[in-house]
Amino acid sequence: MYIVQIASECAPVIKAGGLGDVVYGLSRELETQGHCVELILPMYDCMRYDHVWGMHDAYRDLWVPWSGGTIHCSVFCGWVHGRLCFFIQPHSDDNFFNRGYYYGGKDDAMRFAFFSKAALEFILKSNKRPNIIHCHDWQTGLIPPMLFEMYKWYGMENQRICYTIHNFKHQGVAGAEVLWATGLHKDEYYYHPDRLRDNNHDAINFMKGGIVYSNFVNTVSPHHAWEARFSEVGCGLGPTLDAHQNKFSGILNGIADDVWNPEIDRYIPTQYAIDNFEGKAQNKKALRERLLLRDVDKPLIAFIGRLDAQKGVHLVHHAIYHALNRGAQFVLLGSATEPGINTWFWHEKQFLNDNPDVHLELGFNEELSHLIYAGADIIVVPSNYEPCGLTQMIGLTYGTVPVVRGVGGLVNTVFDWDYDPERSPEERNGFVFYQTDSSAVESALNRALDLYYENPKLFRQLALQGMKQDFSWKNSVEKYVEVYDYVRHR
Ligand SMILES: Nc1ncnc2c1ncn2[C@@H]1O[C@H](COP(=O)(O)OP(=O)(O)O[C@H]2O[C@H](CO)[C@@H](O)[C@H](O)[C@H]2O)[C@@H](O)[C@H]1O
Repeated sequence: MYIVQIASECAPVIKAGGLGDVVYGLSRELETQGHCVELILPMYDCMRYDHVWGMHDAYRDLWVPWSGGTIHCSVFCGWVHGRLCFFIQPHSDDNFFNRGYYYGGKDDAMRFAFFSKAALEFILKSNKRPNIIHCHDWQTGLIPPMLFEMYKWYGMENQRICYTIHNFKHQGVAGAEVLWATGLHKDEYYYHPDRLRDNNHDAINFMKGGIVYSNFVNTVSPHHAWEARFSEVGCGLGPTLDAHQNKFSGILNGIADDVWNPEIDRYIPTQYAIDNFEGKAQNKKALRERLLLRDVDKPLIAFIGRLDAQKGVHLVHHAIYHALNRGAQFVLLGSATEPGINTWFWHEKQFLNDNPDVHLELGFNEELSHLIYAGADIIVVPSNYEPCGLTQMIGLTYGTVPVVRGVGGLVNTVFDWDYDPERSPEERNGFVFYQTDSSAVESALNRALDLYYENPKLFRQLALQGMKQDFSWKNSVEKYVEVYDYVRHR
């Protein structure tokens, strides 16, 4: 099959979080299974150009209809660790992608509506006719409406769309001016509640458009698919998912085994595997050296992730102090976009600065994240909601025991050592808590730390059980291929 992925991220060249990992890992495995995959991405000034090989002009004069005129774009092409990527670079005073950031502009809705339009225009003009266009998250939510209301009539009647939702929190809510800019001109038609009208506001909703118009929609774990329909984590889109339930499902993410693999990871000083697990201790030592933590016989707990409400920041904060109280060390790697949370964690960092058992690294650092996964004993993921969650899966792959809140994809991947009702003891891999108060995370951390202190052999066995589990993309890609096959023939 010929598949074009359109997204706002692809790791490692453009990565703000898990979306980038998934777009890369999914594309790679699809290719491994024999499919032809191309990616279309924005050309940001701040992307990691050092991860693109062979960048060259692919389409010099792409004129994209926009706001009643046209915007001139160049399209560049290069390989990102083997994946063929097309980067769209607009030349206009709007300066859509030359701002030193991926997200966070007041005009993000316009920026990504433009990207979506330009991606379709590029497919049309360069005569690409993929079987499947796979779009991701709100940034590309207008592609399905534009394909089926406009581009279908220009010669793209055979293309089918799969739309994957990685996070319901950000939906792309905007006013009619975006419709007008893209050429979706009939306001009253698109503002209809059965089409793009937001379920709560007098506005259009990109993600709703993606759901309504795509041939198939999924989110990134089976449990979150249920939550999104039946609980508040659907952020208002539950009724829309209900109306389209016949084409909606949850497909669990994988992790790319050429990137997240302690046997070949070039960012860690000592590679290791199940049969030479001792190597992990060398990485713990290296991590301590790098972050100036004291080298003593203590468990090391880590958190890696965006510092925002989704990730349960108050519980992360509590976990730091609880770890210290219990004689453990703590390493945090995270960045906050919200100013209040950012200031809060900078204060904490200063406050804890001289403590030799804790390090807060505030910022984005891909290389360091690998060393933390390899060096830590425990990874804590106390999310408020979590569509899938990659950090627990990466942790498991690196023999780092997850302590997680039982929500979303965490339910599908972490099985409690003491209480899992369905799995045999050999299949269990971590610790799960459910409530959002601090005593809940404390008690799960206590169970993990007690096992570490009182029965190190069993703790090691638990870590090895996690490493044995297969989180590669192979199984999930088979499910995506089933979806692609299904929609192709409709
Ligand atoms: N400061 C930092 N420095 C270096 N690396 C950092 C970092 N902060 C995070 N990362 C990395 O970014 C990725 C984050 O993965 P998550 O599953 O937490 O994704 P996120 O919540 O962004 O995305 C959404 O999409 C993904 C993919 O579908 C879902 O798993 C998830 O539930 C959903 O919220 C991991 O690879 C992690 O190592």
